[in-house]
Amino acid sequence: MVIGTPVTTPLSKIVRTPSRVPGSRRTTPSKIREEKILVTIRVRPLSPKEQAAYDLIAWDFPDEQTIVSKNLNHERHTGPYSFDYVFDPTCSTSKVYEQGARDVALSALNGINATIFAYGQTSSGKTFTMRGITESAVNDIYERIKLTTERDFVLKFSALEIYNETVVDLLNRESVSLRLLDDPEKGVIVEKQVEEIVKDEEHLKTLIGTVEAHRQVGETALNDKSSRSHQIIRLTIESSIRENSGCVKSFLATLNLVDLAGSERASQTSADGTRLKEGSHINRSLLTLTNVIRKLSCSGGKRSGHIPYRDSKLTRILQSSLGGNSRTAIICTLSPALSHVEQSRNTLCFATSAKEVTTTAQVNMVVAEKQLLKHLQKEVSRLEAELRSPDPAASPCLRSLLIEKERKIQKMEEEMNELKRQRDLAQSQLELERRSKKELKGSDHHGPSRQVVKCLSFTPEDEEVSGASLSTNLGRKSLLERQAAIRRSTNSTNPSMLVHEIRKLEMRQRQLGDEANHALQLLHKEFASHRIGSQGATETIAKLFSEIKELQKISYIPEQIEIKDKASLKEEIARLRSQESNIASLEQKLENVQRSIDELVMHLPSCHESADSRTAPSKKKRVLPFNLSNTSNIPNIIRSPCSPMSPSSCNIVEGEIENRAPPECNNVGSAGDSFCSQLGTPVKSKDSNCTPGSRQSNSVNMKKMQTMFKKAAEDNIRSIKAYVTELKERVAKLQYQKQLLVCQVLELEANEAASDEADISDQSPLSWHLVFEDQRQQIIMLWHLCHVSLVHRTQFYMLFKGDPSDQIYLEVELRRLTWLDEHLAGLGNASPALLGDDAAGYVSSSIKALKQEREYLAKRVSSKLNAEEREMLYVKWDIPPDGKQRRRLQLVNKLWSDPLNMQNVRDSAEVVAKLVGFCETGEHVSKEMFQLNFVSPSDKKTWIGWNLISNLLHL
Ligand SMILES: Nc1ncnc2c1ncn2[C@@H]1O[C@H](COP(=O)(O)OP(=O)(O)OP(=O)(O)O)[C@@H](O)[C@H]1O
Repeated sequence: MVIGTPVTTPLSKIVRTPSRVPGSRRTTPSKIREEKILVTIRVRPLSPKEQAAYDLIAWDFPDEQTIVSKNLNHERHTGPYSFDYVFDPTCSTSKVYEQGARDVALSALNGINATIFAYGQTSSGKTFTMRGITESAVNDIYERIKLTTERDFVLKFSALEIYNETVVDLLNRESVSLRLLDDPEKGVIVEKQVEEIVKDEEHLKTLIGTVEAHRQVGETALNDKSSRSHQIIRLTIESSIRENSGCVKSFLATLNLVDLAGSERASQTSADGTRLKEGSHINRSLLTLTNVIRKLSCSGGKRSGHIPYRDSKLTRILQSSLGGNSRTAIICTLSPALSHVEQSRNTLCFATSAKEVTTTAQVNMVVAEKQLLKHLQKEVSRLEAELRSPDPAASPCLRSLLIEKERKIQKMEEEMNELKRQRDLAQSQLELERRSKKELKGSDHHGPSRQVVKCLSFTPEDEEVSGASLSTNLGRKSLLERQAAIRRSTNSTNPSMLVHEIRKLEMRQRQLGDEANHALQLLHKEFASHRIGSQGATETIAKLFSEIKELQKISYIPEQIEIKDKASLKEEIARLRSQESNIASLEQKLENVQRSIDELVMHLPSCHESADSRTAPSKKKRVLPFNLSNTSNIPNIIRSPCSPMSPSSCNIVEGEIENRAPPECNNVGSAGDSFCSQLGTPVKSKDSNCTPGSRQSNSVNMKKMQTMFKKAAEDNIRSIKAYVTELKERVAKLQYQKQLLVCQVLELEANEAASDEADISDQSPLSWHLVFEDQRQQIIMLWHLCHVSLVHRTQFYMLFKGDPSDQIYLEVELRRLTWLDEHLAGLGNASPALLGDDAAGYVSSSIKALKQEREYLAKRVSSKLNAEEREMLYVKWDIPPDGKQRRRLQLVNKLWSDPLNMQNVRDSAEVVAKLVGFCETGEHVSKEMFQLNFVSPSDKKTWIGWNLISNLLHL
């Protein structure tokens, strides 16, 4: 029964990547395939010692998959055991390799991790077998590498041994004990293990020889050269498609070749001291391995329950090989001797468990970032060079395509001429025929010879030839032959047949003409499909460039703006505003261009190459073809006059813009120019330098053209976008400058007003006084309308009495009150967002605050004024004696109640000043407080209205 069937699925279907290597990134695994461990049994011949001891062979091999114990000495019968293969003592190691290891070993070349190990009691032939397997695998691998010319391979070699539960680097004997680390990505890794890049097959064999020599070997009773450690040779194989292919994916896998130390019985090995200690370590780790295998086999491939990988270093290191991402082959070696039958039974039990263990092999496909980057850089520079180069040979595909088409057209024209000539000839022959017929005067006419008829008839094959393609060589040949035949048969022809044939010839001529026209149309179409799309975009971009140029002119602004006068400043501001709209329209135009480019791109047939180059270069920081910080470089947005956008670009370059491209590019009629025109129209250029060898298939040419068009368009769009971004930044700066200018204008206005007024006051105190009276009158009225605090009114009124230095205070107060009055008037319609909740309630709160202030002042009437003073005031203010409180309130309510009555104003200020305790000299108040702060912080309650005003004024 065959159980551990090797994976035979094509690698492309297996899929990928569990482990990760530095400098590479993984692709997503799409499929994981499970397979059982390949388990084979190898029985060595009886050793000389065993033979000498007349030991017997205890096993039979009924077939290639079965082993069964012989019923010798009536011992317990064992078996039969079935495995993938059972190799009897006569089998060579190469057969063991072919059947039991080859497939697994070579998996590593295709990105699948592989492990081959030998398990068995001491002296059973593990090392003997593994040496042979390793040698065969190395030969096979290199043979395969030689045959796989399309891929590049990199092999790395490392080796370790686990001796007395210590991990030792066999490539670096100085390392004492290496630590095992758990890596979330890579699984268990050996810290600081040396890995050497293999130069060639010989180097690899040398390395293997070196580690064999370094391995711990000792003599035991059963084996002169008994391996005292588990040895793991690891070959890491990375392969990628050769550089030029553009493929950046690599296979990455490891091949582990494991030669375990053998289980041994101290009684049999007669071990003591060091050997005994070694033996116990070996046995313990092998026991763990057995447990792991048993548990894995019991779980039926499902990794449920605890698997004691961590119980030994061997099982930790082999973890992925025993139940993870690996194809695994175990060769269990047996001594055939009857004396070792129990040990052999144990080995067969182990093998039986092992064949139930399932691993999950995957193809490890990695994308090497370095390789990817290198490839992309190469591709980018190639495309850039292709776009920039003025050398006609830089675009061989396009030119060869054009030349080929031209040649075909020429050929068809020649054929048409030839046909015309033939027709004329046939007509003249017909004429001759008629004349000779007349001469015969009605004598018997002879029909055309069969030969002529045959020659003038179009066979179906001819029709096929003529209609099948643009190449009409064969059709033309047959016509020439017919023409010759006509000439040969001039003596006896049937005129009606000739006429018929001439008609046919004419029809064919027309057909060829149509074909020629069709070919021309196709050619035009082919280019037009690109030209129209790209030209449209190009023209749009060119238009955009000229607009940018215009904008550049108008958006010029000096670093320092010179302020000459108010008018020039205002002009400056207006100009800045107009630039804003220019920028907005430029952005809009850019969007349009982007759309048309996108449309162009959409209409191009898909092309992997272009798709790759489209996505990939995004990683690469592209150097813009102009310096954003320097507006003088704007014209260099256009990359090259020879780019595929060039019909328009060339014009711009020629007409307006000095290009940074090499000077020969700008030469009218140069190769680059010719290239431009070839792209624009399918002209019959005679000066093409294209070599015949540079011709490629049309589809490739078209792809290249598409890639070039698209790339050039994208580059230009990118450049424009970057430039517009820069313009936006500049506009933002200009906005800032504009704000500054506005401030300066205001300041200028204020200064002008101040100087005017100063002039007035200087020159005419009377005029200032009139202005003062007028402003004060306005202020008083506004206080009244805005329900401003009485104390504030009083303070202000008493402080500013018409001194020229009061002018600014009056100005500010008037502006604030005017603003407030205007906003309060429109309060009902004002949006809450503008005024806020506080502002919305301002009127009512101001009225309320004013009422509270009057109550406060009323209270102070008793405390601040004596009875006599109060009585005088009541009389003066016409307050009837109705009661104390009412009279006080009545008095206070009359204060500041009539803004038009200056007497009332004066008297009110006098009374409030008395009540709050300040005098006209401004004892408790300074003028400065009226400049910005109307509120005394210590008296917030009283000044609540002005707090609100202040807040409103700051909105
Ligand atoms: N198939 C075989 N044909 C001929 N000789 C063999 C074969 N297998 C093993 N031998 C011989 O048997 C002896 C023991 O083999 P080997 O050292 O490979 O055993 P081992 O299992 O590695 O032992 P240990 O576990 O002690 O290292 C060696 O002398 C080897 O040459």
